[in-house]
Amino acid sequence: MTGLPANSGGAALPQAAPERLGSSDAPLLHVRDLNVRIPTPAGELHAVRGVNFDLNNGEVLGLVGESGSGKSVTLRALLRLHRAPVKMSGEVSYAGENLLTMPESRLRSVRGGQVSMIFQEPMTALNPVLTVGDQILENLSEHRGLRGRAAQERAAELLDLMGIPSPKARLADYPHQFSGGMRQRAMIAIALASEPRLLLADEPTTALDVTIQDQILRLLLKLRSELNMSIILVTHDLGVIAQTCDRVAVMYGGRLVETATVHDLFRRPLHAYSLGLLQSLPGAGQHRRPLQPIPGGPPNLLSLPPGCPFAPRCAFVTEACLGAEPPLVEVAPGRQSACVHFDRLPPLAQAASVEEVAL
Ligand SMILES: Nc1ncnc2c1ncn2[C@@H]1O[C@H](COP(=O)(O)OP(=O)(O)OP(=O)(O)O)[C@@H](O)[C@H]1O
Repeated sequence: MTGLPANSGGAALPQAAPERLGSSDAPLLHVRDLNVRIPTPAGELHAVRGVNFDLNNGEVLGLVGESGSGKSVTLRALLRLHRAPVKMSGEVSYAGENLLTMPESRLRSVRGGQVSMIFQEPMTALNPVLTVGDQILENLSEHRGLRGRAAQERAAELLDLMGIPSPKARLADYPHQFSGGMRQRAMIAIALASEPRLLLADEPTTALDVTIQDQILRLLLKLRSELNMSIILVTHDLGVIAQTCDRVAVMYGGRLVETATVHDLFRRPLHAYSLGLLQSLPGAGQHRRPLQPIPGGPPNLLSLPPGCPFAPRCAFVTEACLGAEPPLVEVAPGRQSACVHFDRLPPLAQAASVEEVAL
């Protein structure tokens, strides 16, 4: 018997686990001053600029921000997936060991076993010359010690959990015989086969239709509560964050600009950029409001302006925003913001409740 749950079907969404947020246990992941610099023909692109955060056991952290803000580069850096000439620095301490400096052999056993990653683009993770079944079996054997008939049954069960019809038969298929959505789900099945303690998920459900998306998000939450798995979920979809996460880190221009519990962020954002993101949501029901997209585009990471990188697009900008870049500091219990005007931001035009956005 493994700890993986049976298909969650249409059951109510498992609730977030706020009691874990204040846990005195040491964090599972402790990230300090993480930087990623990418050499490009136009100069060095500082894609991740001094990111700090902790992740507790069983916690789901959403990493949200516009395209190009550095979410994927951050996630890949956590597992030291960038190769030279890309430069990574800082500390990524997982269960007390620094993933950025541990020997390659040790890192290999952590990757795919205790820490799994699912990517936006499944073909980067699937091996085209191995059947889907063989790829699941490989993980079951290496990380769970399962072989033979028990492993075959478990592999079919995993595909079934992902909503893939005729799972036993489909184990013999190669990735190219699966549709795009099925490949995405097969990749998630492979990543979950090892029953990781930490799952790094980069837009895992973006390409899927809403029913399958919902099913997979429910499954991830079930795994979180049954296996005490921690998850970092990268997404640009605040609805997915509201539905899934305990805490959220908002990223802009390669830095975290706000961190808060999901409830606090949706109740009252404390960074002008987060406020802009929430105001660009349509809302629902009686709270339906006109879309207010954030004007302008993301900053050029090759030549950032001095001061707050959001200042050129910000409706609340003053002189105080234009000198040094504001640091991310604690502005209320459990809340951090890098906005000079965090305490002067207006409330959302119509309060966005988590429930409303998750609809
Ligand atoms: N291999 C690379 N070479 C050059 N620049 C890169 C490379 N990978 C990422 N970048 C740049 O780093 C910055 C951060 O990219 P990243 O993919 O992390 O953004 P993101 O927030 O995940 O966006 P998206 O939501 O579109 O995936 C962007 O400016 C991107 O163009």
